[in-house]
Amino acid sequence: MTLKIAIAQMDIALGQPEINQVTVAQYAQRAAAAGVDVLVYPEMWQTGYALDQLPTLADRGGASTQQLLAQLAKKYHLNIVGGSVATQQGEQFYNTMYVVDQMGQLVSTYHKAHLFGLMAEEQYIAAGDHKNTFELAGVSAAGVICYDIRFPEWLRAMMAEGPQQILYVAAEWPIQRIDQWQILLQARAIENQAFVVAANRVGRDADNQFGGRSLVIDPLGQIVAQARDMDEALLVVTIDIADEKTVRGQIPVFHDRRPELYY
Ligand SMILES: O=C(O)CCC(=O)C(=O)O
Repeated sequence: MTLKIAIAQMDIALGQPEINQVTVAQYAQRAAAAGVDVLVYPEMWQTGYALDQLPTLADRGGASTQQLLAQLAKKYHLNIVGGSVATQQGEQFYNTMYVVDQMGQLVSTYHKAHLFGLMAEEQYIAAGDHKNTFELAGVSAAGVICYDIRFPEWLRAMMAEGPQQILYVAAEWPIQRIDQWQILLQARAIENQAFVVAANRVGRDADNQFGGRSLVIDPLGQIVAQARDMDEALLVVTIDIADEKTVRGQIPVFHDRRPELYY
């Protein structure tokens, strides 16, 4: 089974959701023109890391984000991994990923579990504590956000539930650690014997230059497609999900795990 995937390696206007909504819609239009099945957006695409403005900028209940993603999904017949946006749920703010299918149905909601102290994220945002596994375009998958990829045990807990065939990642990853980004993602692909589809933003805010280098990696850790560092891009690639079954058949790591030893 093949799947045509696109990553929106976009710039994000800090604290300006109206501008970013237009950008997101433009990427959806381009992905549709390319005949894409699944489109993936980066982390915090509505606002960037405008954390001190969350009381005015965060999407209450995530309603407007869900509505926009559903509209784009239906209009362009796209399954969408909606990166993440700042949401307000009751009194708390979260860094939230929504996934919608091409009918516009909400498939999954995930709040980032590991908050990034270097950007003071935990001072503004509450951590999620639920896994994020779902089926999209007929393929079992998991989704995580940025710093989460440094916690292989968290990803493994999700990937072992299926095991899942694709790991989607949404990020705002700075350029100075962009080689770590790539190595971590290749390791997550190899150890979970899954495709990794990872969207990173470009552009800058007051503190960071973001690196791009969005990646699609196969279950052997080989790079199938890579966007350039620092430049905006729509990265489009077709993957063959059958590849992943072949890899799992050769080295049965999910079968050979000894979870009773680990904790
Ligand atoms: O782990 C890193 O180096 C970057 C993480 C990050 O920027 C984030 O979680 O927003």
